[in-house]
Amino acid sequence: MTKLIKFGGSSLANGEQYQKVINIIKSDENRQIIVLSAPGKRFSDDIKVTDLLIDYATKVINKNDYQDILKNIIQRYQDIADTYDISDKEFAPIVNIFKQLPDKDYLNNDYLMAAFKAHGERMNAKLMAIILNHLNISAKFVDPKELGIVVSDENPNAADVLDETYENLGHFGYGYEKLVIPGFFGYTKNDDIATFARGGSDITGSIIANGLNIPMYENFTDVSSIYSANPKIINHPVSIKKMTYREMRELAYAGFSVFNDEAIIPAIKGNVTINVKNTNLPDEPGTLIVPEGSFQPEHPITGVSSSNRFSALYLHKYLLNKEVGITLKLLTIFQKYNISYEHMPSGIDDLTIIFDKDNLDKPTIKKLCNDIQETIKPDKLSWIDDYAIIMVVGEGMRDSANTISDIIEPITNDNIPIHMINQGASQISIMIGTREANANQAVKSIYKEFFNKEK
Ligand SMILES: Nc1ncnc2c1ncn2[C@@H]1O[C@H](COP(=O)(O)OP(=O)(O)O)[C@@H](O)[C@H]1O
Ligand SMILES: N[C@@H](CC(=O)OP(=O)(O)O)C(=O)O
Repeated sequence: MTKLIKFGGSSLANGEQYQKVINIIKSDENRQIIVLSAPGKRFSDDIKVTDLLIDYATKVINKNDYQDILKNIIQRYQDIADTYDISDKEFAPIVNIFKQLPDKDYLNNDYLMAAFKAHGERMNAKLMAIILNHLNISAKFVDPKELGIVVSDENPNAADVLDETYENLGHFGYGYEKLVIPGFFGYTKNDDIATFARGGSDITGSIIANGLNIPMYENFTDVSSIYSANPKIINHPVSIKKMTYREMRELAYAGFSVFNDEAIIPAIKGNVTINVKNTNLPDEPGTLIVPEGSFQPEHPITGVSSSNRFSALYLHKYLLNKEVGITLKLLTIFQKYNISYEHMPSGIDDLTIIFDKDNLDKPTIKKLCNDIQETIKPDKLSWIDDYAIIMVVGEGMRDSANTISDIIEPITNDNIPIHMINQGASQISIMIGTREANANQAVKSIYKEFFNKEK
């Protein structure tokens, strides 16, 4: 049974990590389809190649000197190539492609940025194919163009996959050699490179597993499993052995960065089992992400996550509930600025609109607030810049009447102000709004209540 394996940046950060990846590839002949990220951090203060490329692109856009950053980027790949005694002749195309990036034509600076970023994965996959062949493992670099990964063109740095991709993949034929594919990007209908949002190599893995009908997607990272809480917040959290797609999606949405939340959707549609595994300890079983109803949950909640990437607009107006068309007016304003909102909990005279901070800048926030003030004329309007969302998620939650009180009580006992509670929209999660400064403590309090560990 053919498997698709994806390695994240931490698994490909240097020659030593590359060797672990190669050992994993060699250890199971079914591991034929290989999707790679760009080299990530070698140590905690290091800079990911994707971020170096963003710096390179920014310098090109601003017409600043980019020679140092370019040297730095090439050196990351050179260090890996040197571990395997790759000749200068074989390595030269990688150097040239990086050097020539500023000379290409781009539709605009957003497309330039996307193309520069994508070359982190593109050159990494090229280098891996060279190294595998050097080690007598027959391998071929395959560009997303060849596979027919077609993406939307509205936002070239946060593109969406188009349906025709799956048809194209259905026609893609391959033999016995390993295919080494760069993650994170595709091509628009106009043949321009566009990337997924950050962390999007996971999405490429899911799309290809779905399109090539591969039932097992092994996602290799730097932790031995998905834990019930972020290990940076809780020491030695409980490992999740099995979880459902929708649990993963909700937890990934709010902070479980180990697997991209958008990457779940192609896997669901293709009924692909995802196995998150550790490149450093590949024999450990890791976490399986599977369809609903296929197993009994171990705990009443599966995980608790938190994310600080939100902002909120609070507005108060008497008789808001009676005002016909108010939501339409708000949505029209959002559309004017090309903004989507994440959540909109409301009361009789109050409304909070929660946004993803990454999609907003200061001038847009100002214009948005002015327009809302003028159009809606609220009695009070305020902007909360440091909004955090806590997600408590578990298929087991539906069966227990006490879960909501068990979640809220420890937070209130710790005097953490709660700005919003949303239960019911999803039967398997409770969403809690709080301020950024209180988010980690809220996670600790809830985790302690359910998993009886440290606070
Ligand atoms: N609940 C969680 N379980 C495991 N890891 C988590 C969790 N929440 C956040 N993480 C973080 O996700 C990291 C791995 O994801 P990522 O940075 O995308 O890795 P990669 O370099 O493999 O793409 C871990 O090192 C860990 O710090
Ligand atoms: N390299 C890209 C895409 C990606 O998915 O990376 P990683 O697998 O290292 O999270 C990024 O940093 O966003």
